[in-house]
Parts: sequence; structure tokens; C-alpha cells
Amino acid sequence: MDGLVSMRTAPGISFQSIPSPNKRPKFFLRRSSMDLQHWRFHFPSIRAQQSGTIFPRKEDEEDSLKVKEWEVGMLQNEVAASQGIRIRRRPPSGPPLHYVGPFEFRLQNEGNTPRNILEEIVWHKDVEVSQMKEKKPLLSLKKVIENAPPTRDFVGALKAAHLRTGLPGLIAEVKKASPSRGILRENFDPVEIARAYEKGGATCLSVLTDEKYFKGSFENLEAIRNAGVKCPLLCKEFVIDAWQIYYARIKGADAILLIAAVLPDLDIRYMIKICKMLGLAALVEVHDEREMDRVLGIEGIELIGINNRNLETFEVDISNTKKLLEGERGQMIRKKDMIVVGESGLFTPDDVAYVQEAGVKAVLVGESIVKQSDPGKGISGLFGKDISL
Ligand SMILES: O=P(O)(O)OC[C@@H](O)[C@@H](O)c1c[nH]c2ccccc12
Repeated sequence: MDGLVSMRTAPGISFQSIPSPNKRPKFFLRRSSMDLQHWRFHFPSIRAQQSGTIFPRKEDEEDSLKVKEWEVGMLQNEVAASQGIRIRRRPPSGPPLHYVGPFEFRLQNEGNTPRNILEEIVWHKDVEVSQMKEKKPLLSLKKVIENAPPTRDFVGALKAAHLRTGLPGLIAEVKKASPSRGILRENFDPVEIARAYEKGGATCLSVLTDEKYFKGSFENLEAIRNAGVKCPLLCKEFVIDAWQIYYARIKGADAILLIAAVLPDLDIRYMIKICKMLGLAALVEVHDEREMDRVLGIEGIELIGINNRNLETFEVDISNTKKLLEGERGQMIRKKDMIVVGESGLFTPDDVAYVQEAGVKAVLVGESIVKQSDPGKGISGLFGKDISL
């Protein structure tokens, strides 16, 4: 029980030994708020290593890396909170159970319950991305990108469509399901839907790649790209790590989504630079005034999405687009010549006219068109006329 010795020295933590059938005690960690240092207690081998009792083994090094990752995550949470971001990057009181490994520890994980769906998605994404990164390290992605075909001009296409038609350019979303609406389309063939959208007059397409919550995939994105669809493609993902941007580029994306409710300013700045380097456009999504003001303070953003759906509560209100474009914010956006995309909850020609009146030059639409038996005809329904001409 090498753990016991160190445990006694643990500040602020008490352990309860509970007899288990196999006579080995199980330890329950009792502490409501953890600080960074306490993570070391999940990795007994590190403690031994730090106290010089054993030589490092491979597992010790892996443990050490995991502890570091958690430390970074905790700091990220603090920085994010100072910018009004409520979404925590990682569970505050411990890593997901699979990180605890073979040790005889179990956390009392009350603090590990996500506060809302967006937070749940982000926590899940964090684990998913770290697993994907292990399989495909950044270096290998960079090599593939060197030989990748060039990207298409996502922002340029939206500007041109708006100029040509006088209507908002349409980003049509290939979306099978969502946590708020469930399955939107049973008979879901992503390439067929993408082709129908293109034929129906969509300027760009948005392809959901999140599997667990939206039933999307990177295979869908890749298949649409390889099927000869010409519209520029937005990879609709919950980006929390720059690695995902490289991956999206490889899978055929021309643009990616950055969600201000999830990402602190520094991450947005850094990721925008990476996008520029890779030839990708970044659609930076905001939902309230505070996020809009943060984003307006960041240089180099060309495309702002105003989501009418609150990703924490699922509430949809298209007047959100209008509210965020009023007054000085709208003036600044016009001065900087940014394109604003009205996102979510758009069903009728009146809805489209309303957000256009508010100042958007593009709209992002999923549900109302993907649900139609012919999604291309869904587009004419949405605009009140055929926009494919
Ligand atoms: O299906 P709708 O209500 O037309 O919405 C499309 C799009 O705006 C929505 O899917 C969306 C906007 N931002 C997001 C961020 C993550 C996941 C999904 C989204």
C-alpha cells in the first residue's frame, strides 16, 4: 500500500477505508474542491517517483503526462471563467474514470456532473480528441497537408452570392440529428443531401462531424468532398484543440467553427492564425453581447456567426440576431466589413427577411431544409422562391 504513506501527508484530503469483499480497502476521496496538486494522488507511481523511491517506468511517464494535461485543463478553466465563459474545459474534481487506471481509488464525483449539454459535449470531446491525437499525431497530419489540394474560398463565395442575389448566402447544413431535436432525418445519405443542396442554390455547406451528439462524422465530410460537390465546406465541430483544425483540413474542410462560449480569447486568436496558415476560413460563433464584444476585440476575424440557439439551454429566439447587431456593434461590424451569419431556428421566408433586415449577409440553416423529402426544394420553401438560378 505505497499510497497510504503519501496519503497521510495529503493536505485537505481525508480518506475513508471501506472494506471490500476481497479484503482490500477501497479509498474514497472526500473533498469538494480539488486543487492542482491533489491530482497527483490519482497516480501513486508519480508520488513514489517524486520522493525518489523508484525509477521512472513507462507508465509513470504516462501518468505524469496525464497529470500535466489535467493541470493545464484546470488553468484553462480559470482563464475562461475570467472571460465570462461558463463552460469548463474539463471536469473540475477529477479526470474521467478511465484516467484513474488500475489504482484502488474511486472518486466521489459530485462535481463531475456537467452543468449543461454544451459542457457535456466539451468534456466528451476532450477525451475523444486526446484519443484521436494518440492515433494520429500532429506531425503525421502536417505531412498529409503538404500534399493536400487547396481549399476553396468560403468567405468569398458568401460575399459573391450576396452581391449577386441580394439575398443572404445560404450555408446549408448536413445534419442528421441534434441533442435538442433528436433524429431529423431517418433516411440519411450525406452525399445525396449535399448534392440536393448544391442544386437547390446553397452557396456553402456545413457538415456536422460530431458523432455522439449529432450523429455526424468526418467520413461524411470526406465523402461529400470526394463526391465532386463544389460548394465550400464548413466542418461543424466542437473545436477545443488546434489538432482538430489540422484534421478537418485533411478531411476536406474549407472552414471550421470556433465557438466563443467554449474558447477563451487566446485560443481563438491562436486558432485563427492556424486557420490562416492552413487556408481555412473560421466562423466564430457568438450567442450574447459579451461574446460578441470579446470577438469584436480580436483581429483577423472575417466571419461572425450569431447563434439564435443558446447551446446551454436549447432556447431558440431569432431576435437574438437583431439584438446583437444593434447600435455600436453593428456599426463596428460594417466598418470592419465582416460577414455576419444568422444561425439556427430559421424556417420561413419571413425569418430570412427578418435576419437580413437585422444585417446578416448569410444564413446557416439545418433543420428546416434537411427534414424535407427533397432538401433542395426545402431551400425554395425557406426563401419563398427558387434561388438556384
Ligand atoms: O437546425 P437549425 O436550427 O437550422 O440550426 C443550424 C445550425 O445553426 C446549428 O446546427 C448550429 C449552430 N451552431 C452550432 C454549434 C454546434 C452544433 C450545431 C450548431
